Amino acid sequence: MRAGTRPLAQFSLAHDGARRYFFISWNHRPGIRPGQIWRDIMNVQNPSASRGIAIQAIDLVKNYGTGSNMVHALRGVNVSFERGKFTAIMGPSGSGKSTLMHTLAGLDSATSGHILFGGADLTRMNDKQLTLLRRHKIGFIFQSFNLLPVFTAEQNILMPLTLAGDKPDRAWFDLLVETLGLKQRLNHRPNELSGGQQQRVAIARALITKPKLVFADEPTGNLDSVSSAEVLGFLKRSVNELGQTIVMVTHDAVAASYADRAIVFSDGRIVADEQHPNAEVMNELLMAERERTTRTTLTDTPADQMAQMAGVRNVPDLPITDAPLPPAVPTSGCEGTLRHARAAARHAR
Ligand SMILES: Nc1ncnc2c1ncn2[C@@H]1O[C@H](COP(=O)(O)OP(=O)(O)OP(=O)(O)O)[C@@H](O)[C@H]1O
Repeated sequence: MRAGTRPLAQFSLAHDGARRYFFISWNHRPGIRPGQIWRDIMNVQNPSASRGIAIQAIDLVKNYGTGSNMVHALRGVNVSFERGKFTAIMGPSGSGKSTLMHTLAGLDSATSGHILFGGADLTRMNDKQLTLLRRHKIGFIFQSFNLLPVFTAEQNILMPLTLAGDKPDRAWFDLLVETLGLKQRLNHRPNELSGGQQQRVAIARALITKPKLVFADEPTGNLDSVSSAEVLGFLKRSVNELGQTIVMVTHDAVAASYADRAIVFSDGRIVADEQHPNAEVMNELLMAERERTTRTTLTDTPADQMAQMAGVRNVPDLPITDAPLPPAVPTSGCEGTLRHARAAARHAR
């Protein structure tokens, strides 16, 4: 057949007993981007397979420490993440976002509750089962990329398969590399790549095993706005065109606006759940939550601690309590700071 008469694409069907796969082999023509064939090559061909729940947390509790030092990182969280959706998790620092993600991924154990994934309860799995699950079914993308410096981009991408002793699916590898724009960078080591390129390598590494679920922990935290947009665009495409399920922790409302849904955490609980989030709404929700958290912290803080926070010197010697200040307060050298402390204590009430 002459090159000019080759069909644009050739179709084939295969099945592995459990699922049917539909392939398109693409005959390259100038002007047609390889990204256009993503959805055609993806394994999720049965539309019902892309629906349903990917992972679900039921009454999930995670405490760190014991006694008076105990931190309640997750206070009975109930949440499910839909298959084929991109979900962002936001919330003030220390609200429990990373704990939720690490517990869902089996990286950290739950204090109580259940995590249902693929028909199994993760909280009942032993270490070996959890390792296998993370190796084959869950992908991770980290803020700091976590690439191995002595290996090339290609070796880093293939690392999960190398560790598992599995052979790479070369067609899938080529497609990822092509679509993520890494073809010319495969022999470079991480220190020879830009931040955006390193994160794209990390995304390819997370997707190479075709995991059912990908967790991304602030994947754009170390990137400039242009590289961030590029990386978020790829994540969105992997959801829309590959049927991937992504759960991403982010502090950035613009990053969250790429997601189909955003949940807001505060003090170990979900306080908002937005479909089709936009940056403005998410910023407002976060501001309100930060303000509420600050107010709660201040209100719960005794006046003497407030005085300390306000910078009063020699606090133990000063009669600063929740009660009104007595008239005979030593004033020399600390009048200004005492006024400051009094105002802070009033504010706390
Ligand atoms: N290993 C640990 N030991 C003790 N406390 C911990 C541990 N890991 C997390 N915490 C505490 O649990 C709470 C939730 O932490 P987590 O890291 O989940 O918050 P986060 O919302 O992800 O915060 P950030 O946005 O700052 O990363 C915090 O009070 C934190 O100090």
